[in-house]
Amino acid sequence: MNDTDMDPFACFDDSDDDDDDDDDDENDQQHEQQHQYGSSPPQNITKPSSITSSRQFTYSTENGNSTASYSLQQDEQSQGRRLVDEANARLDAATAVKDGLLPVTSSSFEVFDTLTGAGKGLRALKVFEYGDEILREYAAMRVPNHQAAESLEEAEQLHERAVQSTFNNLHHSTQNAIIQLHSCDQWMNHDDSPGRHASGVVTPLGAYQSNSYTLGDQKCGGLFLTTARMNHSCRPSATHIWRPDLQKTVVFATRRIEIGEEIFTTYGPPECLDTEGRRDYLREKFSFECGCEMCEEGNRFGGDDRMIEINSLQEDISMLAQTGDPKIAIDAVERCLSLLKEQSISIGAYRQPLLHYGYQIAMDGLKDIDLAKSYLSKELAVTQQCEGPTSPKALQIQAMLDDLF
Ligand SMILES: C[S@@+](CC[C@H](N)C(=O)[O-])C[C@H]1O[C@@H](n2cnc3c(N)ncnc32)[C@H](O)[C@@H]1O
Repeated sequence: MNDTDMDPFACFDDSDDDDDDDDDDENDQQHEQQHQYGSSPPQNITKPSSITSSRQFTYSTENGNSTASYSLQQDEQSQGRRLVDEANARLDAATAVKDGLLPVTSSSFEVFDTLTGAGKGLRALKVFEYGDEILREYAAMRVPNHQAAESLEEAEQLHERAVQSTFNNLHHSTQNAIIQLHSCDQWMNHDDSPGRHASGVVTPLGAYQSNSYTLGDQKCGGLFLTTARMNHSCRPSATHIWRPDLQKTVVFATRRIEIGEEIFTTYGPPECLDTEGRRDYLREKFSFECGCEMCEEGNRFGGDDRMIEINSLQEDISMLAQTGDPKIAIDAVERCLSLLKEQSISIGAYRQPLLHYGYQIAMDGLKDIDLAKSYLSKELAVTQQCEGPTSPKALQIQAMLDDLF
């Protein structure tokens, strides 16, 4: 993979997003998840042979307190003091790590070993309703996507160097968490050349290439340690979005998710394809054979026929919306929406454009303000559910809707 196709999720990113907006104004405190900074004792402290007293110290983070404790032998006061100093220095380093780089933990979901051959995944520990926020997290690593280079080879080298140097600057606990991630086989080190890890070891580049995704305006890629654990489904139960206003990626449920159910997002493709087309896309782009429920179903319940019809209607709608008969265009929008529903696909990236076409056709072609309002209201609801009620796009649609009243 090269830096243009390393992104499992890029196809559903909003390229209008402005990546530079730093304003984290949402109520993180109200959000129930916590960022843990390693609640186990500092790694390098050697335990005294006989333990006679114990101490505990606490360090604070923006999101809560994490506690680390260890024991000291009373007759080894000076050694103990040195150990305390060392431990505190390490904890300072840990708190110096930008807030939230380590995996997000929560009582609402967990990382688990799937039994489907897809490695680890994320599963729900509580019921999520459509539109519920599941998690939000900062990028553990952010790396520029584009660098000036004279050849593809040079671009790849520059990218590898950028990934490695970003990785080198991270706190060791974040580095450890990155190296635990899945890596596509092609990014595992199988050669023994100098400076390389032994065969089969996940490298920073491998972890980054296999798990990162584009942030908004495509200039930068980001690796999110918990979001990275979400497997793909062509009929996903969740969606993730980079929120430049929060500088976080946020995951929302796109339907009700039961306790114990795996939480799936989608890596693409951006258009509706039949099973073979989707599997080809995922194999070529992300090197895995999709084993999701919808691919396993194939055309058993007419899924492939539906997907092919949706695809051709989507193409028709964009043409009909410009110059065609608005009545035929609006019928095509409705047919498409109902096929998506029949196929149980609630992917916002498919539904939003259709609803927006509906709004445009109703406004410009049919001159029916009430119908236009109804499409725009539905687009607003989908946007709020897939991006959050205060997402820039949701606010923009809300403003358009206000103008219609
Ligand atoms: C971003 S990682 C997802 C988390 C990963 N399963 C893990 O163990 O950390 C993407 C990888 O998960 C696996 N995977 C994700 N969705 C899959 C699916 N629908 N079918 C088969 N494998 C899948 C593939 O190996 C893919 O390269």
